[in-house]
Amino acid sequence: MAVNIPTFKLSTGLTIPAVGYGCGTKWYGAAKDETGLDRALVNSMVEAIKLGYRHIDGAEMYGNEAEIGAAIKESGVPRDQLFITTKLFPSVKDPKARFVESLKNLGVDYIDLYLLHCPFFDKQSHGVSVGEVWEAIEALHDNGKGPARTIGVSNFLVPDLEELMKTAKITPAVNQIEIHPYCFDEALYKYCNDNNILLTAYGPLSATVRFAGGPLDAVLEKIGQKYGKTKEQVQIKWGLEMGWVVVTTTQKKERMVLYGDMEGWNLEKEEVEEIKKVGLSKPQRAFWDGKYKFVQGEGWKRVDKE
Ligand SMILES: NC(=O)C1=CN([C@@H]2O[C@H](COP(=O)(O)OP(=O)(O)OC[C@H]3O[C@@H](n4cnc5c(N)ncnc54)[C@H](O)[C@@H]3O)[C@@H](O)[C@H]2O)C=CC1
Ligand SMILES: O=CCc1c[nH]c2ccccc12
Repeated sequence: MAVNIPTFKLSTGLTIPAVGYGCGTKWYGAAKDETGLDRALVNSMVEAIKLGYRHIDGAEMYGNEAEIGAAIKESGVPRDQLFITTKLFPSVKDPKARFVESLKNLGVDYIDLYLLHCPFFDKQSHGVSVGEVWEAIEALHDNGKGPARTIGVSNFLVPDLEELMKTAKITPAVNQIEIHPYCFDEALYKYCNDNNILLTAYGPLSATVRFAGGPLDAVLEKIGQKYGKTKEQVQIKWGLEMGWVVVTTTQKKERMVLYGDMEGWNLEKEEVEEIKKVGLSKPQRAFWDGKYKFVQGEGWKRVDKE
């Protein structure tokens, strides 16, 4: 294998590869060819799987579950060696029907990790509550016997998790949220650690690919030079050392190789802390515009709930 990717354990006992191949952002809404597929994505995913990536991060919302299905088949790698995540579009009244549709699109009979994509809906405005949707997702998990092998959430802050836990029978095993050094939520980190919820970082390279020119550039460059790694590799490694899974997106083979080169080197504890400290000096996030804001002295808050 060209890549070396560590694995983490989920509260369900399943093993999750700690670097995942993302099918959102650059692939979201891309054009389809005459066969109805985004061929560039299928080819890219097959390349990633052949290099050794085993964790694919998809979502109903990205409109490309069929591409994931095609890539699984074309890769020739057995289904049970892959870890497939997909996400339920948030405010739907019949999650089971949507789940069955996702299985069909993906051409699989179970999902390793099924996430509720976001908490930005409620009974009053959308006719269904987060608690009701979560109950339907719990039924798909069926205490580990169902086709949703692990269930979790995405884009939940601490108050969202606390609200969910008032009615939930099952604690989400995962919370996938934007995390990079400029978007670090200490309270969420603590809550998830205390409750055995594994964090997954999306947008992990944002410090350099979206917010270049900030105070982290020099720090990441310095640390990267010490280990002979790029600033982006250092960001992924930082996430892994903080203890969260990282999902990243790329079409370029050389970047797939770099971002999967995650064994045999480690950051010093002081370097992990330095990245965190410098990142915290300039809080900013890239996704879900208008949903969150940073309040000095308090941290990240939902804006849409005010
Ligand atoms: N649950 C959610 O609400 C969300 C989930 N996601 C998931 O997370 C995955 C990863 O998120 P991203 O923000 O795409 O991750 P990311 O932070 O790794 O950014 C990837 C982007 O940076 C570019 N890039 C990578 N290396 C670069 C380099 N060396 N120089 C310049 N540009 C570079 C890539 O071409 C790509 O456009 C998505 O594909 C999706 O699966 C993403 C956003 C929201
Ligand atoms: O899962 C990701 C949802 C999302 C939120 N903002 C954007 C922007 C571009 C692609 C995907 C997303």
